[in-house]
Amino acid sequence: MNPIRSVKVAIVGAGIAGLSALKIVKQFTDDFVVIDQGPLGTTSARSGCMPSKALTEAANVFHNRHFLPELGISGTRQLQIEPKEVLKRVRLLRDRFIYSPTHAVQQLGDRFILGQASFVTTAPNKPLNISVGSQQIYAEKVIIATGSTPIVPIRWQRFGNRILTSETLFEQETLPDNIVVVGLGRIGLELGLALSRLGSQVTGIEASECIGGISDPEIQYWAQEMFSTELTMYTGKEADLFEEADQLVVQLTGTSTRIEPVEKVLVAMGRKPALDALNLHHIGIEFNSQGLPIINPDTLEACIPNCTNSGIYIVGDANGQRALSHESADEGRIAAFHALAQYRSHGQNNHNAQYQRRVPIHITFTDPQIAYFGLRYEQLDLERTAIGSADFSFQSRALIMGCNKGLVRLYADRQTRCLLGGEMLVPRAEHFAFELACCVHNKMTIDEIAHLPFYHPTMEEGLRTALYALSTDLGETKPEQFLGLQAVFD
Ligand SMILES: Cc1cc2nc3c(=O)[nH]c(=O)nc-3n(C[C@H](O)[C@H](O)[C@H](O)COP(=O)(O)OP(=O)(O)OC[C@H]3O[C@@H](n4cnc5c(N)ncnc54)[C@H](O)[C@@H]3O)c2cc1C
Ligand SMILES: NC(=O)c1ccc[n+]([C@@H]2O[C@H](COP(=O)([O-])OP(=O)(O)OC[C@H]3O[C@@H](n4cnc5c(N)ncnc54)[C@H](O)[C@@H]3O)[C@@H](O)[C@H]2O)c1
Repeated sequence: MNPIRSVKVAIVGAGIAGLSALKIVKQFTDDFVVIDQGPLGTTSARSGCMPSKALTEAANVFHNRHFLPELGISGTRQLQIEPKEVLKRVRLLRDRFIYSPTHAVQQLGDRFILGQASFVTTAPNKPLNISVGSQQIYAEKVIIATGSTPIVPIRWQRFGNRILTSETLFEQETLPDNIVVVGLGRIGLELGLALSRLGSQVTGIEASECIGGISDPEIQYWAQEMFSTELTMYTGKEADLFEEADQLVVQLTGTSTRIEPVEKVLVAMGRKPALDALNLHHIGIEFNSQGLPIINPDTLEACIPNCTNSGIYIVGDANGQRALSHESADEGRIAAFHALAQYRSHGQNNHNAQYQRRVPIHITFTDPQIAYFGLRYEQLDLERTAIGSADFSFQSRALIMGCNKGLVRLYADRQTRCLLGGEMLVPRAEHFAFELACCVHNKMTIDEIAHLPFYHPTMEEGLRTALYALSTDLGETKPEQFLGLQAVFD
């Protein structure tokens, strides 16, 4: 292998963002390299989206045994969970999901380089210089897609394998009898609730007053009420760890509350962009006060002082902005499109929908699920916004299915009556959030949405209840008539 190579594009990181960039780059040129330090297969498939959902699935199916006697199904007391088998299936599925992204990279031949990339100081207007082991790559454009890593306080690392993160949890042979989850954001809440349903005694500690990234105070209240029945929950408290007589102890800082002895701690305190190894200071990339690289939001090109076009694009979790799979994939596409501007034909303009941002959507796979789409509560101008809620405790289809709990809150502009967004904690939120995000994408008014065909009996009828509530908040005295539909059971 030639130790010095020059290419048009180097993609650093073969996760969702890097592979999605690769698809676009390949359309324009063969003159590229992909560099990844391994393991291959993407975080999403290896230790993120997919294994977490596989664990959650087993937990929720097992949990449903509590509902079966109500349906006249007996014998549920004999049902047992086998954590070893659950984890085996999680890993089996994981291996299946990592196959295709791994294969996509391996088939690149010598255009794939296995190793850790870092930048070498480059003179202005010269190709960017990246070193990987003994190789030097000179690239006109670089797409950085190195993902993120879990934040674990350094002083906790001495507790060894008693400290778990999402990177190590799925590698366990069995599940702990008791576990403390530090951080009840998306990862902590999804995994903490799953572990509780799989038989572990779970204590969750959250530094802020909010769990699951929910910003609507009513949904937040319901979430804490509901989930605290499944795990012992402390909010507004930070955790500290220490050892006493070989036992791990967790203390809530500023209080005398101790949890002991603790078998394992799942650290879910957030993730930070994996940029340290890249030596970005060698090329002068600017960082903001939160330590995140400053990038052009439209092109995702990194900013370097006194340099109009750095030629470096930072995408996916690596830029610390929208750490989600579909956003990472979009960012890979957008960056590659702009990086290769000089090779594009005139027909491919910047307005191609493929290279635009989508309506924001987020789903947390708890039970019930948490979701938000469009504008979130914390982003609203409350003076100009109407809010409509629907309580799913009495939603007819949800009652039949034994999952009648939760709340939907929808937000609409008072002047235009357009749906702006919403937050929810309801069964099937993964579907509702998508359906309603489509309405926001199409700039639909609540009247237009109410005229869509709501089938009976479906849970979507619960959304119609929230639309009625919205129109009441907008001052209509007979919302059913105004919206042209008559609810029968909801
Ligand atoms: C437990 C968990 C659950 C999640 N659930 C969801 C979910 O349900 N839905 C959702 O949308 N998102 C979810 N996410 C987030 C989602 O997984 C990430 O946003 C997404 O995987 C990020 O993709 P990426 O391409 O940016 O990074 P990655 O897939 O992490 O890819 C980065 C690649 O860069 C390589 N790399 C790093 N540094 C270097 C270097 N210096 N040199 C060479 N190579 C390097 C790594 O080896 C890796 O292959 C979850 C995340 C976690 C952790
Ligand atoms: N379903 C999904 O789409 C999904 C699921 C999991 C993760 N993700 C993605 O992964 C990213 C990372 O998830 P995450 O849950 O690690 O981050 P997060 O930012 O969602 O949550 C981290 C939580 O830890 C808390 N925390 C920080 N320090 C603490 C301390 N000392 N003691 C107690 N609590 C502390 C924070 O207040 C925060 O609520 C998310 O931003 C999300 O984009 C998505």
